[in-house]
Amino acid sequence: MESIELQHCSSLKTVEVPLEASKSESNRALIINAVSGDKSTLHNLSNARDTQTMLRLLKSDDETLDVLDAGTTMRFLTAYSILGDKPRVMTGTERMQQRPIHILVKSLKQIGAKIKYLNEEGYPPHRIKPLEVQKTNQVGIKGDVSSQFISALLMIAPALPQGLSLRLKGKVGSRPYIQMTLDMMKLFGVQASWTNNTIEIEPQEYKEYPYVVESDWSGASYWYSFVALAKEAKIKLLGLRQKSLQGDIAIVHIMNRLGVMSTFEEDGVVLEKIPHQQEFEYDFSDCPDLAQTVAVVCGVKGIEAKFTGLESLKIKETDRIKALKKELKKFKIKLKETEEGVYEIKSKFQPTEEIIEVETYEDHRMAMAFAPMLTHQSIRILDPSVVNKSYPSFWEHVELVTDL
Ligand SMILES: O=C(O)C1=C[C@@H](OP(=O)(O)O)[C@@H](O)[C@H](O)C1
Ligand SMILES: C=C(OP(=O)(O)O)C(=O)O
Repeated sequence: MESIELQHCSSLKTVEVPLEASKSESNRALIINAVSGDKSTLHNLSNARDTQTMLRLLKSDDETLDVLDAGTTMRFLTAYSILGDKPRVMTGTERMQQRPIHILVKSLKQIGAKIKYLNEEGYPPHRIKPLEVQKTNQVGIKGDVSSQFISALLMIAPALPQGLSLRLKGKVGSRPYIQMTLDMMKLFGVQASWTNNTIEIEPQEYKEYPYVVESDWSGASYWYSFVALAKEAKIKLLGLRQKSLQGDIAIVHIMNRLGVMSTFEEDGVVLEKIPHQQEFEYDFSDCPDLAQTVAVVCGVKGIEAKFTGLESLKIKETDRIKALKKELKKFKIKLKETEEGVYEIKSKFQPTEEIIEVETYEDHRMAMAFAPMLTHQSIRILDPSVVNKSYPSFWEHVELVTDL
């Protein structure tokens, strides 16, 4: 298997990192624009594979749409397909065929869509027929598995003959992603109301809007980690705004406690080192994609940490809890579930002269979360091209800050 060796490098160069654009914003803008009949010109779409796949599939006339490993592409296109004029088969990688879709499919069926599983009940691949008659606009949906199901339904709601009244049931995870969906829909001229646990959208038309995608705050989190862990570092991240639609801007406050100060400027944010706390507790329900990054930072710095809200990590690109446990252990960092849903990090990490090999489990965030370890220890990352899913220029940017 291909790998990349990262030489130990404790101090980082003072540079500007351009970042990729957000794949979450890009994929929403693409679906909204497609529902509107391509009224708008979208700017700064992401080079992420997940977005490039969405672009390609939206233009495709093929019956079968293969999303590869892109969760949002799978979920958003599944809902979008009921608005189409021909049947579609949605499929993806082996892992994608293990990631649940039943909650979304159940809701689409309630609305009146005809969907059939082609393999295992509840999982892709599945075949979707265009909606003929809307049976109801009253739909209840569980919120604790993936917010992507909810975003997928919301974006097609204005184009449904009766609109949609979506009642969110139980705990709602990744809530800022739902808010991002509604905020973007509003920019494209669609009104929605979110009262208590019900989101209501009347039938209406999306308007033209020249959307500019912001840089990716999830991608930014790795640079916060680099700065937190390096002996000396000052990095400017370009294209980020203090008022963002992305919930992963939470990294600003998290890292303020873990040793990184953020100063916003007109064209981005400057990261500088500051003292950090010795103990850290955090609920990642709103920002699950930050958990791996923060786990590595706490482990390397020997910060006693307690994490909750990690439920969705098991059904992402890999079982991220399992993967994290296994790889952190190689650095004498222990991630342990002490009571249901509560994970503690205890570290005996000491840098060594050897090169430690990190497996990535087809998960871009495993590669990127462990890369900042190079500030303490030489490492070898297996299958480095996994980063292409969300951040294809990641290794080029690592080269900018280190002497790779
Ligand atoms: O809507 C989105 O753009 C996303 C929502 C989150 O997924 P879940 O809602 O499944 O937690 C997040 O982990 C994913 O990277 C992107
Ligand atoms: C979970 C992720 O993506 P998705 O669910 O869209 O595959 C991610 O990017 O970390």
